[in-house]
Amino acid sequence: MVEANLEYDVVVVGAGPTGENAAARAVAAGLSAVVVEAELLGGECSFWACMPSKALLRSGQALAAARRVGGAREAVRPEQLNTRAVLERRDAFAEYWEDTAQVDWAQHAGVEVLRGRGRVVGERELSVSGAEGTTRLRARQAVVLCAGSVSSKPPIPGLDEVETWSSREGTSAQEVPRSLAVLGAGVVGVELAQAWARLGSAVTLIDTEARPLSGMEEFAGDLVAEGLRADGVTLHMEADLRRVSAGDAGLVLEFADGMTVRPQHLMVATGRRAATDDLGVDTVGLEAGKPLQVDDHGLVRGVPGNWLYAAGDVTDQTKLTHQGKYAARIVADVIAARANGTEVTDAPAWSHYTTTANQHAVPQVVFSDPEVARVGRTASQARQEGYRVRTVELDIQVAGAVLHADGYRGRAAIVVDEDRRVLLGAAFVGQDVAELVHAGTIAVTGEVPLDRLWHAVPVFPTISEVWLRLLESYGL
Ligand SMILES: Cc1cc2nc3c(=O)[nH]c(=O)nc-3n(C[C@H](O)[C@H](O)[C@H](O)COP(=O)(O)OP(=O)(O)OC[C@H]3O[C@@H](n4cnc5c(N)ncnc54)[C@H](O)[C@@H]3O)c2cc1C
Ligand SMILES: NC(=O)c1ccc[n+]([C@@H]2O[C@H](COP(=O)([O-])OP(=O)(O)OC[C@H]3O[C@@H](n4cnc5c(N)ncnc54)[C@H](O)[C@@H]3O)[C@@H](O)[C@H]2O)c1
Repeated sequence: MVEANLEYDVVVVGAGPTGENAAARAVAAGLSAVVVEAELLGGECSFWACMPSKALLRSGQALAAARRVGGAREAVRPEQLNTRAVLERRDAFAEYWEDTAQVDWAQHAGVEVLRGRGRVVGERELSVSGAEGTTRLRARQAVVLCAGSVSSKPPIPGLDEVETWSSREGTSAQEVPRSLAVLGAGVVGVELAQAWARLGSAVTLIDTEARPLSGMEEFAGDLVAEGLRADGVTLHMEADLRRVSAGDAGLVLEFADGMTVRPQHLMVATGRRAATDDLGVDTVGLEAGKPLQVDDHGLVRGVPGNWLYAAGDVTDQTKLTHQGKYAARIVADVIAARANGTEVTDAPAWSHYTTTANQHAVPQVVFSDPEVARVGRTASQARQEGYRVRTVELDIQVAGAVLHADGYRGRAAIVVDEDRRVLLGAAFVGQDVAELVHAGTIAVTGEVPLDRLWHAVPVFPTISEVWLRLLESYGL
């Protein structure tokens, strides 16, 4: 049992994937560390985001994959998902919303756990209010804020007055809604629209943009839209939702073009914002409610003294579990180095003390069907940043793909920095392309020259042969 007025080398606020990793790595480096958690150890990712959403999607993907292969197709009887079994499998992956296993893990890793809501109250000082009162914590070396993010709602008339789903309900619902409107066709909206549609819900996916996944390559949005429509999802793009109100058996959504949608539930998936409203950052001169700006070492900008760090969704960096964990590892290494008297301020890009990949080589997979797997910059991002780029884009039509699924449809692209002849980005869309992206991540991170990449021979007959086609089309 942790008692009042305690001192640790490192105090971590938030035990999502990011906070857990920061604390465990600090302990592995010989420091003492405590994680403060207001809800469940494992955070959003384990209980209401990555894990349950992927579990909801996976059974439908397996079924669709079997249907696309002659011989297997005929063996799939009945052709519908078993809803109860899918939801039970999801419940198991969400650990029945209990964090016992994560608490055991923390204890084995030597990380202390303190339940309660942590707030910064001054330099290296925190207060934690929990069920058993208030605890004051002091960090000898550093405080790491890993408080994550919360879903945000756009200012649409009526939206605050009705009951809506966020991704929490969208990942944990125990019944399939008769009908579901999903506001926002970003990653959350696309994945959960498809998951619930495949479980039998009548889904309408709504976005202000022209296609889903608007920040990604256009062909990604187009192919994903095709996949969603094939599953019966109604897409309402370039939509202007003017008003939301309660109806007889659900909600009424009124659009500027005169369209009305009456879903049983509405899930708002229009983005997430850093959870800094109630974190006490204003006590050290920062603005509450804003993402924490961090430098390449994870140090929070604007706070002197090299003691306040942040990583993950609470920062101004990419909101992805793997990137948050990466930043956490680096933050812990920086804190351990500074504790040992090693200064890291001048550590170069790609050093152990620098989160360089967060700027140059972020991989992401949208676990829809088709999947989108991409890394690094899109062509337009690269151009905006001043690179002289050339892109190659083609359909995935290799032996490995057509063996994988009858009538395989997919597309791939690379973005080449013409001055250095290295990859700035790569993107793949199609069934089962998720595992292709790590090759791209290695090529982008390693800045592997195209002339050397030419010697990385893809196995025949795998989908990876698309790499060869891309390089040939580039002119090698
Ligand atoms: C539906 C959905 C699906 C997703 N799928 C993926 C995916 O497949 N892959 C992927 O990479 N990313 C995915 N993401 C994004 C991913 O969930 C986040 O990037 C990740 O959870 C961030 O980890 P984190 O540790 O920074 O924050 P979180 O996981 O949000 O954890 C923060 C923790 O801090 C705690 N906390 C907050 N404030 C305090 C406080 N004051 N005191 C104590 N504790 C506090 C919270 O209770 C929480 O447990 C998904 C997101 C959503 C919404
Ligand atoms: N597989 C994954 O990697 C994964 C899965 C889910 C979430 N995530 C992460 O979670 C974060 C949040 O995802 P998200 O999908 O909520 O946010 P997002 O920013 O990716 O997408 C939000 C979408 O909502 C739309 N939108 C905004 N206002 C709107 C309005 N008034 N009406 C209609 N549409 C509107 C935007 O155009 C956009 O398409 C992302 O940063 C993502 O990286 C990752």
